[in-house]
Amino acid sequence: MPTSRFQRGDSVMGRWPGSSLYYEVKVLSFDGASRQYTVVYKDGTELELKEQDIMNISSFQHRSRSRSRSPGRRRSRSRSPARTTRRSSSRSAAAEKAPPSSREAKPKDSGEGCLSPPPQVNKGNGNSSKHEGKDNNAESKRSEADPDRNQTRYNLRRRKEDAAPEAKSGELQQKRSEEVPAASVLVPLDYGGKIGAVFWLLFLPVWVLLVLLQAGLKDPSLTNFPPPLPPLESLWDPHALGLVLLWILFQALLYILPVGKLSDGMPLHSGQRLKYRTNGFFAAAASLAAVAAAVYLGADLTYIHSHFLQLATASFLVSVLLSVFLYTRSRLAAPEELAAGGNSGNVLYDFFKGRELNPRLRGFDLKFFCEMRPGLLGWCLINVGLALAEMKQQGLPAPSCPMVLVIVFQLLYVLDSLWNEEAVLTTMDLLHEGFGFMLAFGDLVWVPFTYSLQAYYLVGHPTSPSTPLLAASVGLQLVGYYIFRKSNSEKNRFRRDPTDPQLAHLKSIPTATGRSLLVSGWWGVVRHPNYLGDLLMALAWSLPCGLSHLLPWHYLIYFSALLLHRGSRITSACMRTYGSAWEEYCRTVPYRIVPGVY
Ligand SMILES: NC(=O)c1ccc[n+]([C@@H]2O[C@H](COP(=O)([O-])OP(=O)(O)OC[C@H]3O[C@@H](n4cnc5c(N)ncnc54)[C@H](OP(=O)(O)O)[C@@H]3O)[C@@H](O)[C@H]2O)c1
Ligand SMILES: CC(C)CCC[C@@H](C)[C@H]1CC[C@H]2C3=C(CC[C@]12C)[C@@]1(C)CC[C@H](O)C(C)(C)[C@@H]1CC3
Repeated sequence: MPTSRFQRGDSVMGRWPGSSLYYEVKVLSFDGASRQYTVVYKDGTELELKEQDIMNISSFQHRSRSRSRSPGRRRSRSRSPARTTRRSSSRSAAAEKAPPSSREAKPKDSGEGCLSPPPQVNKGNGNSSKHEGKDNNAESKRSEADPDRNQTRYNLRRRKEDAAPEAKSGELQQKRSEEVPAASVLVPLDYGGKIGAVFWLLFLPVWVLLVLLQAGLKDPSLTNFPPPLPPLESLWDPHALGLVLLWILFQALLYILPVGKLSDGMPLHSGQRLKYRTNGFFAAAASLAAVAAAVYLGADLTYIHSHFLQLATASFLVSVLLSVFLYTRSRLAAPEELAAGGNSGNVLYDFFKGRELNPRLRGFDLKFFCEMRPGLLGWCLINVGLALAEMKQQGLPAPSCPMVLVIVFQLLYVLDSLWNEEAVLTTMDLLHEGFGFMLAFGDLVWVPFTYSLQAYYLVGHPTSPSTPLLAASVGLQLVGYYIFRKSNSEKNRFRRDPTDPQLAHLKSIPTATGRSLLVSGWWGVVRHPNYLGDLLMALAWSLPCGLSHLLPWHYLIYFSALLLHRGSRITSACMRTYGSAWEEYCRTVPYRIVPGVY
């Protein structure tokens, strides 16, 4: 190999085709004409790589630190991702259970085997496969018949002695769980970076205050924005804080009760699977009983309306204290416990975005609890209080028709989340997001106090929507809910058990991580079918409030922006993780949310 940078036998880092992940490989030969190296992975997989996909090991070593503190989180050298690529059929459970994506990895603390180099972050393209919207099951079957077929997609050659039979998949899975370290992918800063984080930290609380004050105006037209600010001390009410704390503690008590199912989370990059108590529906029923008992004993739920700002302020204080606690404890966490992108080194950015992936107090999962319980159930309780306030304020014998529609639709949404609580364990926040101010504030303040804006608006602004408008609202809610539930459940089921017979009709694309991507069914219509359903429901919640003001449309506007942003974050993250397989998915399913439009 006269003109090659590396010699036969050299240990180097080779980029996995189509991704930004680098694995340690040994050089076998160099072809000067094509300028390609033939390299071998530690597990014996041989692969031809372009010269530019080979890097010196020393460029990685400055980031190869590990200070694991628990054996379950230890790292060691990786095998090649081809371990799972061999599993050409997307129906392979073992492959599907392979360690989760590189997005859970952290910069600066990578293990030795699978890394992302400093200069090439997010350039996961390269060898994109030729597959374009073909029948993947057929493809998978052909691959099984001809083992080289799938491999040639990635230009793979496997040593005969290493071709472990599929029957060993359980053993293989176990080994992978123990041995594969997280990939270290440098995640670009999000939300406008460091300046953006400062902006959001200040803007979000102020925005909630302004919007709530605006909703309390007799005429909440845009021309009256911003509303006059009340004296700051009027926002503080220790009684309101006591009630907020009582509610959160009551929810925490319900969460820890040994009632209901213990569900498995998705495998962490250590291979470990956390357990989650998914007794959300029980918590909803117990909360209903407790609130009914309180009302029976004389509690006046219209207090929620008359002290809306004070309750929101108290929740805000709790969310700030919680965020400070989360940030402080994350400083003591092992690097393995941090979320990708949660360790930028900038205090404010990390405080905002959240550092630790799964902060737990003993078995109590703070992120899961906050996302699913006090805020969501608090939102329903607030809605009930607002419906009673509407009756009181407008002298009605029963809540108005728009109010009934809004609170029934939203109650259905929340109860559905709690009934299907396990499905939340395969969503982006649970899988990849650190728990910091953004989620703490989002869960405890933003969700209960801005998602109830339609009901809050209706208390002081009676509307009489036409029957067709109300009918459209009901139709949108039903269609939206159907799409939302079916698509979320389909993905959750597939991620949990890709061999599930109920999914046998679905096609999927295998990826180098071992997990596959659904490419038919709901996930073959658009790339975010669950967002489509969610957005239709959001529309249904605003329509009954009429078109006179923007306020009841606040949720739809914010939510559209949030989902567009989330969609693009998922795209970049999946591009980093799945590389050419994701590109293939995007080619096969070109539309993101609305078929034929976007
Ligand atoms: N009401 C609200 O305020 C609100 C706010 C945000 C979200 N939501 C709702 O929450 C739900 C979850 O949303 P999310 O943002 O977490 O997104 P999601 O679509 O549930 O999760 C995204 C993840 O799904 C996996 N995935 C993507 N495409 C796939 C495919 N074709 N086959 C298999 N797996 C695939 C990927 O993870 P892996 O490959 O790593 O498994 C991806 O990172 C949605 O219904 C959304 O509408 C509601
Ligand atoms: C502007 C910021 C404060 C944004 C904060 C974002 C959070 C409010 C959301 C991020 C993920 C969201 C989410 C739900 C609620 C809102 C978020 C926490 C969710 C619990 C709503 C019910 C759904 O059925 C769901 C369980 C799928 C959903 C999960 C994601």
